[in-house]
Amino acid sequence: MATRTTVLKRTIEGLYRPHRKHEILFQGTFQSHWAHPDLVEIVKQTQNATTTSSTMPSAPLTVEIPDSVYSFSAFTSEFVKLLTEEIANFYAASERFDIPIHRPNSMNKYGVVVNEIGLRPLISSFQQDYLWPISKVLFPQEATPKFDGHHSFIVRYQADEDLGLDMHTDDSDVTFNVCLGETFTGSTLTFCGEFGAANHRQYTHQYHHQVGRAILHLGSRRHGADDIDTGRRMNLIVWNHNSVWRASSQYRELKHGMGYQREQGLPSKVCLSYTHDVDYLAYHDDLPERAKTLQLHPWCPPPGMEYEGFEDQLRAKDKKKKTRDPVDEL
Ligand SMILES: O=C(O)CCC(=O)C(=O)O
Ligand SMILES: [Fe+2]
Repeated sequence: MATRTTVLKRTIEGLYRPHRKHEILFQGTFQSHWAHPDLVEIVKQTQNATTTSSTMPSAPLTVEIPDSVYSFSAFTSEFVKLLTEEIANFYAASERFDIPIHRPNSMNKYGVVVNEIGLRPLISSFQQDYLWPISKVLFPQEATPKFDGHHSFIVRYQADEDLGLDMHTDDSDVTFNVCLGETFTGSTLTFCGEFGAANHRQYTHQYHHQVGRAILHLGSRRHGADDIDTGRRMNLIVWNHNSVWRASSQYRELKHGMGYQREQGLPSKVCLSYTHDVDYLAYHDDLPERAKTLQLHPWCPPPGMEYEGFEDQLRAKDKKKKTRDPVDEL
């Protein structure tokens, strides 16, 4: 029978254990001096807050857009340095000692699931002491009574790897996304509407990442990472989960499309998803190269929820295609 040690060794965490760089990150406590003073102040404000807007945390919390995407300075440069060094060390160890890397999701080929390398307790500590107190005030429905799980991972973009991320929603109740570096241009994050709302595919905001600064938003918010122009960007993402909310009938109804609203009008071009949207090619000449090998199952907008003029858009596209095809073949 396998002993605990041999089982551990076979996990990514076990394989990486002998090669760790900063043991302090693996002790399970997010130390208070790693939190940016602005974050400490926001958490303090939430302790007296109720869920009415007059008692919501104010500065140094920034409301990025009127409807619920918030940003704030999250980590000190000391913590950013510790974490980025650990991640770089893991990538190097993975290559040198053949430690497998599980990618965070099907859309990201170069990230790493930090929970699997032994950092789950650290993130849980940060979640309980910082993310939950803020989220329960900003997003009471999704964060009450508590967060009891998370999927936490690194995303990475650079010229010869993933350039960006298609428009999507997260399998998360509340998403925390903090930039860890490095130097880059482009790579903004574009926000559109809430899943199932009439404005689901209407542009609302473009966020510019800054190292150490985070955003907090509902997982059900449509967003996508715009292509990076130069350099490399690395972010830590925490998908916070609340099992009580997920077991509720309200959550299930939302997930199953009950209350899904008819789209209010033509979608914003920047909000279209090549993975999810049936009308993507009505607005773009082609799929991006990276999407051409994917098995896509577009579903949006669902039948009956299309905006006025949807069929005309698809027909106009088909007509354009017919006149263009012979030229393409030259
Ligand atoms: O690159 C980013 O800032 C966002 C990544 C993201 O939305 C995701 O991984 O779900
Ligand atoms: Fe996301």
